[in-house]
Amino acid sequence: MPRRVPVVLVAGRLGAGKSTLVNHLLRRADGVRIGVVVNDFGAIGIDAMLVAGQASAVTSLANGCLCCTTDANGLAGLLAELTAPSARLDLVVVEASGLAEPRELVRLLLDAIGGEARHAAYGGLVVVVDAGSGEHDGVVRLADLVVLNQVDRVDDPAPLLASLRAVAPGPVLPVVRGALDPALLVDPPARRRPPRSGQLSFDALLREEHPADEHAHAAWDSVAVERDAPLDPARFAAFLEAGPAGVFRSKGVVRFPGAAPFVVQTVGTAIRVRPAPRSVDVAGARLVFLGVGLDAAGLQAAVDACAADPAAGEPSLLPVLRYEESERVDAV
Ligand SMILES: Nc1nc2c(ncn2[C@@H]2O[C@H](COP(=O)(O)OP(=O)(O)OP(=O)(O)O)[C@@H](O)[C@H]2O)c(=O)[nH]1
Repeated sequence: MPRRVPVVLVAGRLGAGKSTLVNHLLRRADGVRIGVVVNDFGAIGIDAMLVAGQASAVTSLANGCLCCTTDANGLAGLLAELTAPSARLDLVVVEASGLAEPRELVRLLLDAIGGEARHAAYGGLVVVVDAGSGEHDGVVRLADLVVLNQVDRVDDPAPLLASLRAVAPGPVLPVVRGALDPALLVDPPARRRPPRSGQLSFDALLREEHPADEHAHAAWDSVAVERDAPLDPARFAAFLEAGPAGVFRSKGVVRFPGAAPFVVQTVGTAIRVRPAPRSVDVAGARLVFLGVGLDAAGLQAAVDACAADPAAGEPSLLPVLRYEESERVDAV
């Protein structure tokens, strides 16, 4: 099965708390092997990093994570190295400060994924906002996830939260000291292992509802949706493209009339589809949505509304197949 490593971009104004958030991810890695790309090690303040060996361009940390420095020119090559199977990382986090503007950074990442970093996947643009500043800028309109940090510095974060939620296309998560749970960004390895039968079961997907970082998890939700009849490809693609409210990422298995099941994964409005392994079967859809303030009944109703019309024959798969990822990573 193709194995792609999500690359998450972390952006935000000076002092918003990007390095604090990255440090938190490293401290709470809990078996998730994270590769961090920064401009210089100083910015990340290697406190939690338990550095093994001498700092160089790539520093191995005692918890299996890696810390690397580069500039924008070296980013694609470094991402190719970090996401290669030999690096055995689960997640790569790029801290934007000084590397490039967020929009430019997203473009660099997508170019790298389409080019030399063939094992990388788009993991989302996370924009950190300092609640203490009382303001935000246009970058939040690009964010797949807004982390409203430093909420301890304000009496009432509600007005800023409301104004962010009005403009941000994805969820907004209020936190203190960058306390973002890595499980929101990537599946924890222990729970990602296939069950003994070797099948990707719905139970396996659901087990991810209970990540280790329970405190941080209190801030976000996972919602499972099931449907026992096939979906219409055009309706389902339109549902994913619209970006269901509050959802940061989703994954699951879906069947369309007359076709074998597909595995579907989304981050923001970035959609990836591939044929499901032969061992996986589903009558309709089994999906898990991860995000903030999710409406479980609303998500179930929205998936139900994607039902295929049995009288309409076999619909074209094109609306879904245009998101099919290449299989070239299978070769490794
Ligand atoms: N009170 C409070 N302080 C915080 C919080 N998060 C970060 N800080 C402090 O805010 C300052 C800036 O945090 P950083 O993580 O360095 O911010 P940054 O976005 O990486 O900054 P640059 O790299 O300079 O752009 C540091 O002194 C942090 O200790 C928080 O939630 N609450």
